[in-house]
Amino acid sequence: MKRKGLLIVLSGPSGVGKGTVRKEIFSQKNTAFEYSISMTTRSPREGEVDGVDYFFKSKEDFEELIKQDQFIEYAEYVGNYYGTPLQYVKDTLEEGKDVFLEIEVQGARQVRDKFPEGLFIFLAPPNLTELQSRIVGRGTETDDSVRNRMNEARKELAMMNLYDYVVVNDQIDLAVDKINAIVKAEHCRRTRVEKQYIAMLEEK
Ligand SMILES: Nc1ncnc2c1ncn2[C@@H]1O[C@H](COP(=O)(O)OP(=O)(O)OP(=O)(O)O)[C@@H](O)[C@H]1O
Ligand SMILES: Nc1nc2c(ncn2[C@@H]2O[C@H](COP(=O)(O)O)[C@@H](O)[C@H]2O)c(=O)[nH]1
Repeated sequence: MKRKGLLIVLSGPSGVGKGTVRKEIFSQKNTAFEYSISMTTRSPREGEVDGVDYFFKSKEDFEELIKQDQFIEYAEYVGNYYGTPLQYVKDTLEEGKDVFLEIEVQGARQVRDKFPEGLFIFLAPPNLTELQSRIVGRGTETDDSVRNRMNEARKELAMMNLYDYVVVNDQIDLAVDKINAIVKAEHCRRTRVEKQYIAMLEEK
């Protein structure tokens, strides 16, 4: 039987650096993960491309897709919908490829319920002051949006103990190395467990 791919979920508060870290991972030559592009009702930021950064949808279209059960998870986050397309993720895992999701915390909880065998990594900021200066420094949010995102962040940080691993994003390259090492170690661990199980069956 063909082995399924590993579902890797990177989550954490807005502005912690999930997108930056993910882009760095995907820029590496030897990366074997497939990135699942999310759908959102938020407007594109300058430079964002439909079908690359997100699939940008109207609220009506997104709600229709919810009705049709087309998401593994979706969440309303500071006034917009965000969701992960189900079919792409299922098909890609079935092909034996690892799928990488970069999503906020409510969504990650829903994925945990549906894919408990996934690998859940929480990206944490060194502290809240640094988190705020990263959101502000990115220059994409209004004062209101910064406040909302910081309020969400306080609640999200309280949920990090639900994850398999916590990686502090102090330095981008170190965070990337840690995530790559975690995935490698998880693959080895899962292979070892399978082998032990097969050996046990053969002994019987
Ligand atoms: N380790 C780091 N040190 C300093 N700045 C960083 C670090 N990681 C990311 N940043 C900066 O922080 C800002 C926010 O990063 P990014 O957009 O990747 O966050 P995010 O978690 O993907 O946010 P969102 O969830 O809102 O999409 C960016 O300006 C990025 O350059
Ligand atoms: N639950 C989901 N959250 C998602 C998804 N795609 C992105 N996100 C997260 O939303 C916030 C805001 O993103 P932004 O691009 O407006 O800054 C951030 O934490 C993203 O990681 C998704 O499919 N589902």
